[in-house]
Amino acid sequence: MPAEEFVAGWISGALGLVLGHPFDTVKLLGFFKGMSFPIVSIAVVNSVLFGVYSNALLALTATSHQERRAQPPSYTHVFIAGCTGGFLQAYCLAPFDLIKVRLQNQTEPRAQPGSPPPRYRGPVHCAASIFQAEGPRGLFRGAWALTLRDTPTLGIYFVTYEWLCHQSTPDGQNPSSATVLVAGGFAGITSWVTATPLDVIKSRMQMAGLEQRAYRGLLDCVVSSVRQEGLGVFFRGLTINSARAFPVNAVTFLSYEYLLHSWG
Ligand SMILES: CN(C)C(=N)NCCC[C@H](N)C(=O)O
Repeated sequence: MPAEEFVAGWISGALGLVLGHPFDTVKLLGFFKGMSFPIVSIAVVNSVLFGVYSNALLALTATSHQERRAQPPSYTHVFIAGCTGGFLQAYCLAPFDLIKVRLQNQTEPRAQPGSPPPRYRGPVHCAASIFQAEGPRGLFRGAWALTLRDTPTLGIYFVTYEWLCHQSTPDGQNPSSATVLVAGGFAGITSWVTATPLDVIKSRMQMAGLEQRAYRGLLDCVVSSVRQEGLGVFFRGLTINSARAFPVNAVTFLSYEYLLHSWG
């Protein structure tokens, strides 16, 4: 199994998250301000996504990353490989994402004197507390919603990227850096626009353990959210998700392509 795609995915994920971090902290005002936790989590998850995607395409089309410009895979193969990467990354992401959502949703204690101390002191304390209170399965709360969110949307992500590169690149040539930036940025936006409804549901399910609010499952969460707040609930965070997605994914794809090209 070629490993360079995993390494390139790790580095490009780390670069993307540096750009995305200010958006992440604004998105849910709160406690989650450091960089070390996202570096180990998002970058590792991006490594799984790009590594699995590229190796799934290799299995489906028998072409390596370098051969794919001359022999482009079909969009069906790109979609299947993207969904495979999305499915596996969702499972790796689940505990990290849960910790992130829990930390981000804590009210800022230092802002209001006299208010109670935060429930979680940081990522490790948060993981240990969830483990103690809810058991190992507690760390995978919302994993189903995450899998449903990421499997099709990462298929869409890679299809959008490949399609946009193909539209503006002569056959057999590598896309220019400008094309990669624009295609990567729009791939990010398309994937987040389609992912936002399930992103909302996933975050609610992840918070349920903390807020003592019980959902009987994903469908129950969807139905009770719509009943209480209307259909608009599915579009919460759409603007910030999209604004974040363009620069993050433009840089992620540019650095990924650049690294694989230079390792050649
Ligand atoms: C759930 N969705 C839509 C995605 N994971 N899309 C791929 C983008 C990955 C990138 N690290 C980012 O955070 O934008």
